[in-house]
Amino acid sequence: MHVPPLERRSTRSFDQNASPSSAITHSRDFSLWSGAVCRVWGAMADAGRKVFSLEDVSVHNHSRDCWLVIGGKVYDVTKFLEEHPGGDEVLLSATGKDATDDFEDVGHSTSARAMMDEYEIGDIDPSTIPSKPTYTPAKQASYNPDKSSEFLIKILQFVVPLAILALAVAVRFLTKNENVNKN
Ligand code: HEM
Repeated sequence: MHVPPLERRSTRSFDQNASPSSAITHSRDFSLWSGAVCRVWGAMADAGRKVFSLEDVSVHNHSRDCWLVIGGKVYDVTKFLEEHPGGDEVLLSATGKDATDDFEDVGHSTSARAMMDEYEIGDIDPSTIPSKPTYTPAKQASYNPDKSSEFLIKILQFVVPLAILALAVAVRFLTKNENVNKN
């Protein structure tokens, strides 16, 4: 049986007049819009965030006012000092610097990391953090100009065992002679 085109279209559940290509265009438009909205929202959120220099953060370094820099973010942990399972001393000693390594070295749990959001107050300006000193291993000397000590060691390696051997033979020889004389 021939089905008229209008009837066939009426079975669609979504946008009766839409062709498949227009549906794709709509979904692409939607994703473009939602992406743009997210970007604007993110930019607004970023604009509201405070950026501190390390100098700003460093003054908050005592038990009544304690800020930490961890993973590029600044945390006011004053209220957490007494609750911190690792103790307050360790947190106070991590002030005035980038405490990321100290924090990571402890191997904090995921629940500890989740708690951090509560204390976050802004971002650190990375340009104010002094760069870490890089370790460059000392180059090995390619030759030893003072060969005399090396030569002496080699000689001693031979002489000392030989001297011990000679001593052992001499002792053995002497004790043997003594026994022969006694008999
Ligand atoms: C906002 C920042 C911090 C939060 C929320 C936090 C939270 C916690 C929590 C919940 C624990 C219990 C163990 C765990 O669940 O991992 C813990 C332990 C500990 N934390 Fe922190 N911590 C922070 C920063 C730091 C920093 C900067 C240091 C080091 C300088 C540190 C040193 C320690 C130590 C030594 C322990 C004890 C580990 C043990 O006994 O096994 N914490 N911390």
